[in-house]
Amino acid sequence: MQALQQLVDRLMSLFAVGLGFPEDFFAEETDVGSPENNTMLDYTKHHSLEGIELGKLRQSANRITAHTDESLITLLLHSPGSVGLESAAGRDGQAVGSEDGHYKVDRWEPCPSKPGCIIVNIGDMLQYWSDGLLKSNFHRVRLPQEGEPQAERYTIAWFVWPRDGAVIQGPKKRYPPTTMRDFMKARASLNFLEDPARLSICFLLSQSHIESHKCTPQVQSQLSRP
Ligand SMILES: O=C(O)CCC(=O)C(=O)O
Ligand SMILES: [Fe+2]
Repeated sequence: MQALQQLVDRLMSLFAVGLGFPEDFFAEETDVGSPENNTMLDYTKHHSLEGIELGKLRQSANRITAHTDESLITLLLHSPGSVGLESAAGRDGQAVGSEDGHYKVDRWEPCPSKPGCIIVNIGDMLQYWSDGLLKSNFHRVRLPQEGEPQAERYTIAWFVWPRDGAVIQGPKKRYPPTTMRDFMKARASLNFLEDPARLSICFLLSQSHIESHKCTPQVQSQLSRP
């Protein structure tokens, strides 16, 4: 876990420099040693679909429906052979309110997991903090198709969040300053659901085929060990 945090520190310092902030700008905001820290480890098991007849659902239903992450960035680690993660372009200005609160994705790109690789998503808070320059990308996990592995799929997601008191505003001040909590309140209504008719199916699948465990306190105690 220390290694993950080192990677986060490196990535965030590169983003800081690229945006025109001091190199250590995000270091205090994302310090997992701080009691105000909100970074979270999320372990998810997608149950095996072997022997389950899903028919046409394979084409349309998802293991995780399309969304953007609220985080600054998210690091995704997958079990070998995981399939289904797909990404789409981010939504411009979404974090401060889109035209109608919805967004239609018309092209999904597969993001196959490769041995030894970590996938990094940009989240809504970094989009806001970068004046909309870095776009939080939509992503989803679709069901495995025929011929793809139907076995369990495991994901470890390291959601990097700023600390409680962080004031979020980009270097160009394109959006007004906000706190993490106010940002989350404003954002709550914005994550979209691709297709309401499909949603109930996705939801049922999610409920019965996913176990998720979030563990902030454990992570923090792990990290504070010498
Ligand atoms: O399981 C995955 O690959 C994606 C997980 C994800 O998007 C999330 O937990 O927010
Ligand atoms: Fe996500």
